[in-house]
This record gives sequence, C-alpha cells and structure tokens, in this order.
Amino acid sequence: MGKIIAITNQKGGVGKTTTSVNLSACIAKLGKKVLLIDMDPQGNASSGLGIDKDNLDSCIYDVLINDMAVEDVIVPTAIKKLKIAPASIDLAGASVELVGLSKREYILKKALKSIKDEFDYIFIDCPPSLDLLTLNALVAANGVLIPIQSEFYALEGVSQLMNTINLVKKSLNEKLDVEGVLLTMFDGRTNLSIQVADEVKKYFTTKVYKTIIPRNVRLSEAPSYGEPIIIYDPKSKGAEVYMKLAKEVLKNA
Ligand SMILES: Nc1ncnc2c1ncn2[C@@H]1O[C@H](COP(=O)(O)OP(=O)(O)OP(=O)(O)O)[C@@H](O)[C@H]1O
Repeated sequence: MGKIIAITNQKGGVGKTTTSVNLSACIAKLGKKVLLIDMDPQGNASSGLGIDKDNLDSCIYDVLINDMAVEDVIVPTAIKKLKIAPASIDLAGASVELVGLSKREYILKKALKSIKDEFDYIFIDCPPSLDLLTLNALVAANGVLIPIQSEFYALEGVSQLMNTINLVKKSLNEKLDVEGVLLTMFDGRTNLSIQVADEVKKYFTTKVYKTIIPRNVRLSEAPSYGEPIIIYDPKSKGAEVYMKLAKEVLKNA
C-alpha cells in the first residue's frame, strides 16, 4: 500500500514546496512510483515541475469541490515515475467552499482511495496555514514531514502545529504520525543555524532527519526553469542532499 506523506508547516517560506518537488523527484528517480499533490493555491509545486498552472483544464480544486476523479487531473512530469495532481489559483477559494460540504475533512482521503495503491509514495504540498486544505491533507496522510527553516523563530508555531497533528490523530485519523523533521536552508557558517539545529533536535529528538538541507542557490533557481534540481543541475549540492534525503526516507520506511 502506498505511503501518503503531508509536507506541512503553517509558517511561510520554510521550504515545503522545494522539499515536495525535489524529494518526490529523487524518490521517483530511485525507481519508486510517486504522486505529488499540490494543495497550495500558489501552485508553486506545479510550476516547479514545468506545469503551466494558468492554463489547466482541471486541477485538484475540481477533485475537492466538483467531485472530479483524481485520475482525471493527474498529469505526467519530466521524471518518468513522477506524476502530479496540479493546483491553479482556483484552489484559493476551496478552503472557504469546503466549509459548506459534509464530511469536509475527508474529501481528499476519499478521492485518493481509488489510486493510492498505484503509487509507492504520495506527497502532499500543503499551504502555509492550518486551514481545511491542510486538514484534508492530514486526514488523508499517514505521515507528516515538517520542514523547519534554520532561522530566527524557527520553532515559532511548532507547538500549534503539533497540537493540530495530535487533535487530528485523536479524532479524525488515528494512523497519523510525524514521519520526520527536516532542517532546511542551513548555513553551517553561522552560529544561529547551529543553535537552531540544536534546539530542533532537543524538541523532536529522534524524528529529525540526519540529512540537513543547506542553503543552495541552484535550489532557488530551479523553479523558474520548471525543473527539479536533479534535472536543472544534477551535480549541485542541492541535488546531492535531496538525493541523500530520499535514500534516508526510503530506509526509514
Ligand atoms: N535550501 C534552499 N536554498 C536556497 N533557497 C531555498 C532553499 N529552500 C527553499 N529556498 C527558497 O526559499 C523560498 C521559500 O521556499 P519554498 O517555496 O520551498 O517554501 P514554502 O514553505 O513552500 O513556502 P510557502 O509557505 O509560501 O508555500 C523559495 O524562493 C525557494 O526557492
């Protein structure tokens, strides 16, 4: 059965999309069948994989709101074993529209039922808020990957996120667990990054991935070319570390 991992942190700009795109691409490159679901209305995971998000016939919004089958919105990517259920700006309204629907927290979970066995891994790129889109991701998932930026206030909001995860586990999805915590944009030359890494390790203990993602300019350039780092610059440090993370995630499975 496929593993479903929500990549989430309600804090903005911590590396959720960069991790969603590049971890998915690396795991697919290692031979696993992967689906990435773009649940962020900004649609950056979609454009980061070369999808023209402004000219989509349908997207994950239609699955959530218009009862469309997820099979009908999935499209291929340049990586053979990686597919994506893309998002367009339409998704921005979904969080409010979902409020009126019955069993509104279970809609994504229900939609994935028919396809989840076709994939080894399904990753969900969440928006930077604890809204109904994130809640749908947490209910559909069996693991949560939390990227944490090695910066000031790194742990700000983490207890709120953990409360939400625990509440979901208690009342909506008992299978939910923290899969791993990922330090991103690490700069080993600064005391601050080192301090943050220590704090995060103290808080999450064994859940923190050994692989740490450094700041790497190639990682920030790749999305504007619509390419994951392993295509944009396979020899870069960014490609090397996301491949290392992919192997660690597979080993922990
Ligand atoms: N390791 C890295 N090195 C350099 N730049 C990075 C790295 N990771 C992410 N970035 C850049 O930082 C910015 C924020 O990253 P990203 O979009 O992945 O965060 P996010 O958590 O998905 O953001 P949002 O909360 O808006 O959805 C982007 O411009 C991205 O290119």
